[in-house]
Amino acid sequence: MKFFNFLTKNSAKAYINSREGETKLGESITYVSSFEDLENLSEKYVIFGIPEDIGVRANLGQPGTSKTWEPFLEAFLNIQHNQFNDNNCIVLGSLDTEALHDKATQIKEASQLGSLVSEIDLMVTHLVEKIISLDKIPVIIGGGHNNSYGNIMGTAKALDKKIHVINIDAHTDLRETNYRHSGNGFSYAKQEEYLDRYAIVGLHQNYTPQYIFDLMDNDKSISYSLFEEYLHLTTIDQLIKFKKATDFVKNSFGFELDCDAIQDFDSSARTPSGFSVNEIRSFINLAKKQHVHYLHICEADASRNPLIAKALSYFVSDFIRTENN
Ligand SMILES: N=CN[C@@H](CCC(=O)O)C(=O)O
Repeated sequence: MKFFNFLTKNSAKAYINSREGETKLGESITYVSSFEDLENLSEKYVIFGIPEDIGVRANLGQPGTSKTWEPFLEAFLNIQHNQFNDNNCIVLGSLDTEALHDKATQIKEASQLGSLVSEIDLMVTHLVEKIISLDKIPVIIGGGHNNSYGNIMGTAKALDKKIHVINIDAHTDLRETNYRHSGNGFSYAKQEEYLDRYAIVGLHQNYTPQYIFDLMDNDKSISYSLFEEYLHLTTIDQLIKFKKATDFVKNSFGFELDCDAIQDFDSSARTPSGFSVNEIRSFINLAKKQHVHYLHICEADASRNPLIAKALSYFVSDFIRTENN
């Protein structure tokens, strides 16, 4: 496949600050230079980036999600390799979206970006299908939430069945299927019958149109909890509520985390009211005890504030950490 930029041991060095007597995760993990190389490796998690914001722009959102992969690498590869962080992941690299971004700059009308988003969908689907077929778990750093569609389609194809998904998000992304963008990934996945049960956690009352509430209230395969219901709960009670969502998706699901759900977090639809970084970490630690097909963290813009990439790095390291570490 020519659409991918592999991260090699050599290119990773640019992101790592070496210290004598210490080993950073980026210095100890395995790198590959082809998809075939993945086949012989025992690492469970395969991390890759989707540096694009075409889907967000097509949805009239704030661009910047294309600039998250490299800051993420800087944060993640510098984690200490120690008794808590072992070598159970491969950092694969990122989709090559440069040509698509070049094309996108020529387009003025948001709706005309849909065909480019569909091209990204195919790339994401192919990659996720490949990784899951190798019995590994993709960890995907977005990018816009349009990529939920490729994740779900790729997983469903690999498993040869429609899948359940849990989504921590301020929005449902169940907008109309008029053209592809970041606000309708789940609508397309439902329409194409790749998505079975869908649980949204922490939906914001203020940013969901009535037609979507009506749609959800009439569909038994969709459940949602409002962020407003979590506002005054203790962490334990929040986790109990979150567990009800994982039960709804039969404790076997694709796991979507839209950073629009996190308070004061640079993202395409930044919010002053939302979950804290530590609450998200608790949700991840509960979710990982279930059967998770993939983790997708999206909509963050890590280009301006180093804390954003560091938060993403906490999320990923929590998710991939071996249980008894
Ligand atoms: N993935 C994000 N989707 C949101 C974006 C909201 C916004 O940009 O304000 C949505 O379509 O509702």
